[in-house]
Amino acid sequence: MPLISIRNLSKIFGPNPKRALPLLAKGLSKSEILAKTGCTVAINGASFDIEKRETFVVMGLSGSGKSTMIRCLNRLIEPTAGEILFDGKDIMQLDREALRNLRRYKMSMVFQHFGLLPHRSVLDNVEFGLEIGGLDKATRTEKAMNAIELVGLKGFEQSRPSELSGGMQQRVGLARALANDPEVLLMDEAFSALDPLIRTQMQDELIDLQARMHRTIVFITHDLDEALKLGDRIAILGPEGRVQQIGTPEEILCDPADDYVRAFVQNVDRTKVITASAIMQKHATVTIPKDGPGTATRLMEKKRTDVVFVTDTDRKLMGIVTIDDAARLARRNQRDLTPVISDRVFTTTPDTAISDLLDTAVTSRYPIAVIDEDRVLLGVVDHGAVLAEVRVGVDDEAAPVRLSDIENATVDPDATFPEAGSDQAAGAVNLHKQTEEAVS
Ligand SMILES: Nc1ncnc2c1ncn2[C@@H]1O[C@H](COP(=O)(O)OP(=O)(O)OP(=O)(O)O)[C@@H](O)[C@H]1O
Repeated sequence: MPLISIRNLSKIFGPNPKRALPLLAKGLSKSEILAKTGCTVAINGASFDIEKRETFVVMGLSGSGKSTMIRCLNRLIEPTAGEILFDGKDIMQLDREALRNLRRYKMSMVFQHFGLLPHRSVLDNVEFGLEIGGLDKATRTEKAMNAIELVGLKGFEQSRPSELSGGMQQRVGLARALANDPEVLLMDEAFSALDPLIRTQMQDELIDLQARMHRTIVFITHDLDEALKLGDRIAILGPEGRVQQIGTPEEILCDPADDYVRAFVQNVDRTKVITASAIMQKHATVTIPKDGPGTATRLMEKKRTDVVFVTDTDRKLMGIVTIDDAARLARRNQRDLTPVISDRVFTTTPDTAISDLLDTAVTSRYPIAVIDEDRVLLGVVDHGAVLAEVRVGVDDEAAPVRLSDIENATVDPDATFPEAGSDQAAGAVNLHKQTEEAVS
């Protein structure tokens, strides 16, 4: 079950907003409804789910309804129509007390302009919510100190907000939200007021923090790069208050739902966002040593591959065997693959961006094994697939791959590719030529 489900949510500001609902249903535009009723449509019939432990980004330009959306989730703004289920319960039905508890213990908000109390110390600011919640001093100090440590502010607990940089002040905001141990963090343009460098640093730290704390985060931003970097999934709000598309960063970049989203993403360098896991073949060719060389050659014939990844029975990657090695062993009728397993395997993690794989993929003859921290084989990235992704960018004028991405890709023109004359080989040579032309 999703943690939060939003069904047909609409918010209309102005006099007698319910009057505008039928017009919305008829498909009238925001400006038509404003002219007829004096009401402003902020959200128009949004429906989506937010899963536990995901970072869900709501992205849109100014006025698209992002702030309204995030404030509807905890009813700081009352929706005009629709349902919001939290853990299966309709929050529209909560009484004041239950709503207060929801805001205090289930969903904490981090604001763009930090919202700190200037005359209180960092510690007192972080303790503030706990104090209102009626916790005793010792417990709230302990919880606050844990949160302060989590966001890397240990040693600053007695400082005043004005003595801290913007990035540090927002850490205080984050610590204050985390001190309540909430299930959901609502982050409203939380990094938008920070300098670009600090902003990038805070994004990285949020990713790190989330890897450790596994909260559900709803993050609002007008910045597409920030959305692509932080979001497990992204909802894009359009100018009419409608959700234009919901998807992973890859889905939004590679398969925009409409012209609005397409225009939005056209200048993004996809190779920086699409990761190895998105293009790997999950059912990689695999054998285990005791199966012998016969198995390897048969697999190679069947799958038309010239390399086999060797794993143990737990799918832990041990090495690779090439078709030549396997054939030699088969001729000698040797059953044990161990002597020819090469550990010169190119490996990568699933979240490596394709642009970072390019060099290895183009210069190496072998596919790249995608492994997790325990060297468990997750799949295989074929260099043809990497090149195909890059070519999409090269061929598509709307989304050029930046030269800096391919400059370093050294291509050996004499390299032999698995199927000479195939798309893969042509791709490599094209890329080589383009690189040369571009450099000269
Ligand atoms: N209290 C209000 N009264 C009337 N109209 C409002 C109110 N709050 C928001 N709106 C209107 O609702 C629409 C959505 O506003 P909202 O602030 O949610 O957008 P946003 O995407 O968060 O924009 P920004 O990034 O500029 O904050 C806008 O047209 C805005 O003018």
